[in-house]
Amino acid sequence: MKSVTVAAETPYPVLIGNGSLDSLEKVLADGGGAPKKILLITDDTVHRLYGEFVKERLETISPVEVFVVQSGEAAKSFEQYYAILTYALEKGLDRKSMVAALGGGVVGDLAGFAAATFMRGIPFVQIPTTLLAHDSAVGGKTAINHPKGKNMIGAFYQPKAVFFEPQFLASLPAAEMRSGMAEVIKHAMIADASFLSWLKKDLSAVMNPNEDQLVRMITEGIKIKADIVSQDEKETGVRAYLNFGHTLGHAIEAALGYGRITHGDAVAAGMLFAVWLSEKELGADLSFTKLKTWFEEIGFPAAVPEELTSEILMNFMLADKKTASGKVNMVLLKEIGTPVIHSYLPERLQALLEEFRKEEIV
Ligand SMILES: NC(=O)c1ccc[n+]([C@@H]2O[C@H](COP(=O)([O-])OP(=O)(O)OC[C@H]3O[C@@H](n4cnc5c(N)ncnc54)[C@H](O)[C@@H]3O)[C@@H](O)[C@H]2O)c1
Ligand SMILES: O=C(O)C(=O)C[C@@H](O)[C@H](O)[C@H](O)COP(=O)(O)O
Ligand SMILES: [Zn+2]
Repeated sequence: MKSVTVAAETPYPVLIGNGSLDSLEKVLADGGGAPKKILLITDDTVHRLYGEFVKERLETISPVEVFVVQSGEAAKSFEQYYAILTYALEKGLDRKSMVAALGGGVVGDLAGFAAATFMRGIPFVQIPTTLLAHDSAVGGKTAINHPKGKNMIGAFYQPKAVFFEPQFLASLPAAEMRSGMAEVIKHAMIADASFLSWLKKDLSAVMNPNEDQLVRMITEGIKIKADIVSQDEKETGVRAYLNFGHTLGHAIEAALGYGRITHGDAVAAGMLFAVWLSEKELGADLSFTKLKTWFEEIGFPAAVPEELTSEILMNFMLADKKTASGKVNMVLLKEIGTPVIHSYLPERLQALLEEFRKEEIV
């Protein structure tokens, strides 16, 4: 079993390994005892696969109520959020109760936001089931989407603990594995050149990792994220680096309609744009062309979706949470492991996006 501590205002453990859930009772005892009731929130796919297994474990601690959302990004909505709160009230959850999020980033973000706001905040734990959730389950960003932008309604609200069972990833479809790989690559690119070299060394490890390789990716990624969150829990500074690739990525997701592209595929396109900008604007040497070829081999979409105009994308980028004083703040790289923030007037960024997209199709 591996363990990483997130040194947030109230520190908490991230346990990685099959059987991590067996520590639930001890972790809860250390944090003040068993809850009166547990609300297990999951999606229909994960419920079918692992719902009973996890419910049985939780029931050894406290009575469990289950709320199942439809799988997919559309569940990060005000309607689902409200339905969870109604259900929690109907089932008699109170301040001594706890939420358990079982699923990928969608369930984690939604359940976390419900926990953050139910009776002004009740404890929650994350039980991630996607590779991507090595990122989303850690760090306490919880949110739902708005048609005008990704994660626009939310709260910083840390879980009490994260229990990562790599065995759950065995059933993950290839496209979802690839989506999570984008965040693994993001963590390597912003913080650790040797981790990135290891990822690049063996395409089969990235395309079809075995359990040891997966545990290494998850653990390294979580260590990088935990270190950054520990320095800047509420994103007043360095935490913004975790947004590498997201300014354009989120714009693509929102402009296409939530769920039309995976988060990771959209972020991969955003990272390529950020790397291209880093070379052009900062003179960084990041081997853009080789990186693009590697991304294509992995299966990330080769280009920004053609049907979206740069103007539409620019309008969504302008709504990004990092925007300040009318300037869009992009995370660029001086070199691998050295992110910086670079500010753009919208007209200039739109022109650069146009140029990038023209080069993409040559
Ligand atoms: N809070 C954060 O810091 C943070 C970080 C990164 C991403 N996110 C958010 O996370 C979301 C994306 O998360 P995701 O990629 O996990 O998507 P997801 O939660 O939608 O899961 C992807 C798909 O895989 C299915 N699935 C989940 N686990 C499975 C398993 N073990 N076996 C088979 N199928 C399984 C789900 O039902 C779903 O259809 C986005 O909304 C993104 O904005 C948040
Ligand atoms: O934890 C963070 O900080 C991140 O930026 C991680 C991202 O991978 C994640 O997608 C996050 O939800 C984006 O945050 P947002 O503030 O841009 O909505
Ligand atoms: Zn992300």
